[in-house]
Amino acid sequence: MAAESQTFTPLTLPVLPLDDEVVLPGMVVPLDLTDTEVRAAVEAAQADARSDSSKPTVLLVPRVDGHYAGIGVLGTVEQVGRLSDGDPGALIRGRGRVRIGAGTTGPGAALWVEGTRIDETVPDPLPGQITELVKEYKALATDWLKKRGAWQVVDRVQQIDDVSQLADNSGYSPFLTTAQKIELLENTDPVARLKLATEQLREHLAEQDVAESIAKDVQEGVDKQQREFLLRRQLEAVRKELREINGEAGEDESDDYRARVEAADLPEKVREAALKEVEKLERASDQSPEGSWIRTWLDTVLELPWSERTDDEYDIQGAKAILDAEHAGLQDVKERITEYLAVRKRRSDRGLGVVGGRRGGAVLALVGPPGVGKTSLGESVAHAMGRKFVRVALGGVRDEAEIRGHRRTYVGALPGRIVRAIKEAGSMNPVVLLDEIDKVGSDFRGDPAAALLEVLDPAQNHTFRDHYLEVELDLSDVVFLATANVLEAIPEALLDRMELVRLDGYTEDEKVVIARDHLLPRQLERAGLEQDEIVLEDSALRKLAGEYTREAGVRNLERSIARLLRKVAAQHELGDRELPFTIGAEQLRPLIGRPHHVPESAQDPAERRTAVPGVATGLAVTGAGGDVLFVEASLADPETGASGLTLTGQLGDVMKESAQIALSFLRSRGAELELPVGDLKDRGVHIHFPAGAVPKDGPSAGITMTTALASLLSGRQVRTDVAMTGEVSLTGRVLPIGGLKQKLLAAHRAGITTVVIPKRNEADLDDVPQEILDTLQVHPVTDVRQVLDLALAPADVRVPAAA
Ligand SMILES: Nc1ncnc2c1ncn2[C@@H]1O[C@H](COP(=O)(O)OP(=O)(O)OP(=O)(O)O)[C@@H](O)[C@H]1O
Repeated sequence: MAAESQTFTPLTLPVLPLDDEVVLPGMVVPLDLTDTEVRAAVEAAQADARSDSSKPTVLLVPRVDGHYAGIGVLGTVEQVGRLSDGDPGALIRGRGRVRIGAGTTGPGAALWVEGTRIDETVPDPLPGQITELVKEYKALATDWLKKRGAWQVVDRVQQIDDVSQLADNSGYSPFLTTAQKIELLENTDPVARLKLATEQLREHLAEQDVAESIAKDVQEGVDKQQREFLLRRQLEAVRKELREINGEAGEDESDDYRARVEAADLPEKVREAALKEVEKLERASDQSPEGSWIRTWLDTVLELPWSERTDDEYDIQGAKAILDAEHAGLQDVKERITEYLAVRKRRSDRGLGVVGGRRGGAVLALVGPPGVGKTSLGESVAHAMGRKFVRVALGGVRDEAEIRGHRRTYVGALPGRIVRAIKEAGSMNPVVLLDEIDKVGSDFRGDPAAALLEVLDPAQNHTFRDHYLEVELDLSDVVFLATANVLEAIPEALLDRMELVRLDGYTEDEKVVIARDHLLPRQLERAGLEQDEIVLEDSALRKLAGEYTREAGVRNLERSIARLLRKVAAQHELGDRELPFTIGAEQLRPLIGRPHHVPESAQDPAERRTAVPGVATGLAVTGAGGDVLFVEASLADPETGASGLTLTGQLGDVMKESAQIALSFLRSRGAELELPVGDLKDRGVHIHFPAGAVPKDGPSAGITMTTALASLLSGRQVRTDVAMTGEVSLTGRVLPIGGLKQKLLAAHRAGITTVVIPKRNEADLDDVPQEILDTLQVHPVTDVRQVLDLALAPADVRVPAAA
């Protein structure tokens, strides 16, 4: 490269205006000759060139908004021909900077100007600074070009050593604006120009970096999803291989779960929670315990009938017909249930909430002894409403988690019984029977009753949260029913939410009807017998109910029938019995042996419990319904026996106090009754209730204990056919008791004919079936004196005591 400065002769050149374009020295550009100004300039140059046989030369001048730049570039027309689009064009090479002078004239239609070449030499050798600048520019340019994959251009740039040329090479940069290029053009100092080009390039690269990193961020988001998708596919493939190696067939589970969750009709929140678990599952290995927990949880969630709902059949007539068809008797109970359904229907028709609840009405609680049909009535309610039925057994539940589930962190965690019930029902609006709600207890594991309260509370139960499930479950459409044997054992708070329906037990007549119409047909079918192959006469049914079983309900009766039918079926199979066969009362004994319960009155008088003075017959209500119970009293030997009052037979506190009262009454008032009360002062008294294993409580045995003691003191027997119930006060008044109907039913079962009851319970007799009242002499009394008059046999009546 020439180092010395040159002097140039003035030039006269046709101007070729460039709109929105800049050509720098060293660049070769094609120009379109259809543009009149371009064509005029080129033609003028050609005309001029012919005169001196040199290459046609033009002056390339950028023009912005009609204004020309002060410096142009000398361009030689290298070739004239066709452009790639077929239009006529000229290839022009930029040669060097020309300072534009005054306008002048020349051939053709072009504008002619005078100009002077500008000296662009640089010192040689280059000072160190400039060498550095060259290196830097080349590095940046290379960087940029490589990014664009322009490898050939990289080589070219690397080969340029001329500072001026290197700077002008920037003219090709597509990222420079026209103004920036004009700046390069007008900068006549090559070093300054290279600096400018370097800066422009650096700036662009920095901008590009930012843009790239933004683009990268965006891309990364997309990539992550794609990557995850690909990884998942790979994982799936690996799992499949593994399963094939292990000989396990089947679809990929986790994939299956995702599809199942997506396909299931879940509430939005539940779906979100489930998808989260699916993601965890996808990450967990097949064998990990976590994986198996998640699968169990997902199964539970997917099996719940989130959007299943049965349509209510609110035809009250039909409902009543179903209740009647499925249960004999129980008129008042069925009436109560019908009322309950009718109110529910009316409120639901009017879009109203419920008394104490949103939709359903209070919880109906069926209270009564075992086997009276509480559970099967619950089932009938479900039938009548056209809903699914599930039973939740609560007997013995002491752990809150039984109701509300275990937290999932527990090994072997399970959802609670309520969630399991909904799953079993397969609909969100079943009838759920909470069986034996009186048998829930509480201990250190929390209070199940409190959890039940939440389940039953209409203000809370639409967002019931099971610890295991962790997502909310709407229980507001569930109809809850409850059963209990003993009213008193139901936790108070629960009792508050319940509407009680009592089932006290059946009379013998009712049992015969139930057995004939319901139990027998069912048992015949179970024994594989045709309905007419065995006929059980009413007399046989009555004997079964009265002497083979003694219960408030019909459970044992049903068992006895089953036993009887099995016997006959077996005999028939062995060829010992022709069918059809009719069973009367007298056939029972040969088939199923002797009866277990003989009424006291049917016993040998000497073997009757009350054959000795000091034994009285009371009436009580236990978890099994009404029952007769005997009270025995004895006096200790004044010399050797214990003193004071001894009580045995698992008595509760109330009953113990009741015994104290009986004793105190006799001590203070006994003399008025002509009883030898002196014995009570000197000798210890023992009162025992046989069947010592059964816990007993309550004040209603007060008059029975008094009678037993009076019998003992007077030596008069208590009449065998008399039973009694009533609380006694210190002054000898007879106070009212509960469970009269059950007690009278029990008295009737036991063959008692005379019953002494508190006068204030007289109104309860309305509940007692007439057929029972017909067999009993009921004496309402107000005072113990009346009791003793009725119960104690005359002094001269003596049954010899059993040996
Ligand atoms: N009135 C009735 N009519 C027809 N069948 C009855 C009647 N009462 C009871 N049963 C039948 O007696 C059997 C026992 O009744 P169920 O099991 O419903 O008693 P429960 O009162 O629920 O006893 P538990 O308190 O022990 O659960 C059932 O098969 C039931 O169908």
